[in-house]
Amino acid sequence: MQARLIPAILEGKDVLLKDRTGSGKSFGLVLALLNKPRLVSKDERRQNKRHITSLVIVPHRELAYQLLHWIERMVNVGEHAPPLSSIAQVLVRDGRMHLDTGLQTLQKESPHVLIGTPQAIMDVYEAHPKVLQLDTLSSVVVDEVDYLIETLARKDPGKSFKRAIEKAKRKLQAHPGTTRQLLDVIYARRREVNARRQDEPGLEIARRRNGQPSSTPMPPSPQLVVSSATLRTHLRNYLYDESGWLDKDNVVKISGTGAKPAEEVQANDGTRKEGQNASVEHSVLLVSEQRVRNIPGSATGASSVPSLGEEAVNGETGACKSVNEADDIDPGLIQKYSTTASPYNPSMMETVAAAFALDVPSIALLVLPSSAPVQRAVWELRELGVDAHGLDLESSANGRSYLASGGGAETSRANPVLLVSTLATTRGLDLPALSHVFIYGLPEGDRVNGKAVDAYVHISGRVGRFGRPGKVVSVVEEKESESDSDESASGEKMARILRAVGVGPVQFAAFA
Ligand SMILES: Nc1ncnc2c1ncn2[C@@H]1O[C@H](COP(=O)(O)OP(=O)(O)OP(=O)(O)O)[C@@H](O)[C@H]1O
Repeated sequence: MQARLIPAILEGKDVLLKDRTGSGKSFGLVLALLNKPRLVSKDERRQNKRHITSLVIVPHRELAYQLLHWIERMVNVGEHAPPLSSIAQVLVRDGRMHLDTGLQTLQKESPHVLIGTPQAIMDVYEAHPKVLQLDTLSSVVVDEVDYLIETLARKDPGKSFKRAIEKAKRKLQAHPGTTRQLLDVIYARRREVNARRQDEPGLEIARRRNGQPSSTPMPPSPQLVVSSATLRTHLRNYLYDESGWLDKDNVVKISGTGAKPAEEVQANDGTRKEGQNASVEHSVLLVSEQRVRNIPGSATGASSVPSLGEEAVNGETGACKSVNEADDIDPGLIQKYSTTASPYNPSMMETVAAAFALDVPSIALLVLPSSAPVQRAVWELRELGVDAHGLDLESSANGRSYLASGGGAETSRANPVLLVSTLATTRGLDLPALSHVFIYGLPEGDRVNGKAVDAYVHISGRVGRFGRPGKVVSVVEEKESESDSDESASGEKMARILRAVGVGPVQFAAFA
């Protein structure tokens, strides 16, 4: 995939990229962008002024910092490394680093690659439109595009759904989302030309078929590259036919080569689904007040934890602070947590803590629902004896080491670490030392639909990256009134999600 992606980007093509989680899409994008020429006019060279070449839009700050750290490591390989800020910068908005810091650095120096979250980029654009140099950009990349641009499935809706779909459409029109708004600004001229060309659809199709140039030429504008492991047809159709952002004469669609890992997962129904990593085990634990059990129909798994290799994470063991030394929860919050009701189901939290203690050799990730309070979960898990930390790749002392750890993880760490994130901050993350991902609850709330399946694909895709092994353990609530055949039972919903992804559940041995 990278062998096709990198040349396409260097040739200035628009690209629609889809391949499995962990196949190297983001890494390939970064490699290609770093290798793009940095254009400067003669006048600007005299003033030693350079342009921003590429703008990369990502869904959350952790992914922005991950890409920055990758670039930092690559740039530092040379003996005379240029300052990182001249190569890459990050624009994100959060409590810790106010946007102003990023803005000031950007005003001082233009990076080759600017990586940011949509809202931070929009804020800068609104306050200082010139700083982003949108007129001279050479590339715009939208990573995890289906998370950033919402589109509605265009399937023929049954009557009962019709009103709901109309309502969703109106909502989307009223709130198109920041990424759409940004792309509408960047590609305003392309949109005009595409709209004019669309006035003569028959002629346009014939022209393209014959490879003839259009009488309404495309204005110079940056190439657009969009990428995700889950690029559904309705989004592709939207991008291609409705958005007006693409230069249709110059688009390449790249999807995985179909090259599969050594083995493949055989789903319960005997079908083999392409692209599933066989060395990843998927388990579902049903938790009620009385018991914890594996989802019915789970196959017997390998008895031991998949070994990730012999290499140590940066040669460190037990590098994280111990539970008692934990210093990153505000005492005021601890006071509040100990006196208010928890939003979490205690049996589910205990199950996560027990499964973690029994099976995780070094580092695992717990993914909570999008708006769940992370710090509260960290505190509750620490109360259960787990060395839990909110995922923070930039400010926390250990954050970077999780990114930097090489392809293998240690066999065991004296004090295993559980990183806690939410669905909103998990996409695209690449922490090579992870052996387990725990998912708290159904991936997208109570509904099983395309969005829930895609969410599962992305969460579970934090392990099994680049062919490595791993375990994905979903912990869901089982109500007393539910039976195994109950369609609305959480277990049955998880089973449907696994079937849609094309994997069969495997027993989590500790609860078998
Ligand atoms: N050419 C390569 N050679 C060796 N390792 C690579 C190569 N490309 C990517 N990797 C490694 O593979 C892992 C996954 O890469 P990356 O995060 O780019 O995948 P992705 O396809 O973007 O995943 P996701 O869909 O989850 O965002 C990373 O650890 C990366 O360093």
